Amino acid sequence: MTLATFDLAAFEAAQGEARTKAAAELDRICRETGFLVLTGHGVPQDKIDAVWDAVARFFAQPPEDKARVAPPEPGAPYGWIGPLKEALAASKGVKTPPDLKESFNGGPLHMPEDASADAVAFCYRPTPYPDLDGFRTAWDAYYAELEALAARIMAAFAAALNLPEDYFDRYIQHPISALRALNYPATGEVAEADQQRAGAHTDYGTLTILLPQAGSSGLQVQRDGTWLDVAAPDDAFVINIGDLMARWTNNAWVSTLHRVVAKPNQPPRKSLAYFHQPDWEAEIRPLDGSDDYPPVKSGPYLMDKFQSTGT
Ligand SMILES: O=C(O)CCC(=O)C(=O)O
Ligand SMILES: [Fe+2]
Repeated sequence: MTLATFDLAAFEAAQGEARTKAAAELDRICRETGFLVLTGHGVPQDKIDAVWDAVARFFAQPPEDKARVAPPEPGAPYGWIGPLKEALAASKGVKTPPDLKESFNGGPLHMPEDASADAVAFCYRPTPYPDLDGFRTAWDAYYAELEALAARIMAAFAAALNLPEDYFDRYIQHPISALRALNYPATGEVAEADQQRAGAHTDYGTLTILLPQAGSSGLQVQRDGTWLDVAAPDDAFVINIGDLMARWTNNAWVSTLHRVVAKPNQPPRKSLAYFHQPDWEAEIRPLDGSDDYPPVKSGPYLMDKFQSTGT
């Protein structure tokens, strides 16, 4: 399927009626598919190139070198999570063989001084950076760019929801977003039934900024029970709504089921996924004032979801 495109820079430059129209179009996309292609993002190409180079060098290492930056204990969120260690479908209560991917994960670049003990014990754990030339610089630079981009998207989301454009600011002073580099090794002759590169899931947070490797395939979204291929766009990100945003909008916006499908004899594939998540303490309750969902605290909500997928 071809995803709708939203030009963020054009929206930000638009005034009056044109701005209202662009916001309404964004609202329509978020209601219908919850997935879009984002252009006009402004993330410099040299920072994107540098992080791709860094993660390619990381994944090319032998497993024993990658294991030096494995999470210090099961359930800790950051570092190298090797192949067959996670089954994303488990977050939906579906039991499948583990996902074929490996990942490297990093957390927030700064910790607020008043971070609570439970936040420190989960999302503010230090990222165990690999000891590779320039890795940390490239990783952190990309993370910082995407944190700023996510705040711009949240302002556009506020406009789309007919809220003041700074509405979400108070919830994202210290977002606890995670950046995940994914590597899907080449697949073999036969695929095990129900085993995917990344099993069917929805994302947990507000929005995900995904950068699939150029020219790669395999990302699929489910529409009316059918899996549809999403191509990797050129010079653009794929954005999708997560569960917390769906909950915030009382399901007016959709957090769409997606996966990375495994088929026999696929070449390797990489992607970068930035999972945007409001401040640990942020309380999310439906914007329409209904009590259809009880309030949830962003941090513990994320932690529960994350810890449901370990194998
Ligand atoms: O690698 C991809 O293209 C998507 C990965 C994904 O959906 C996820 O990690 O949440
Ligand atoms: Fe996802």
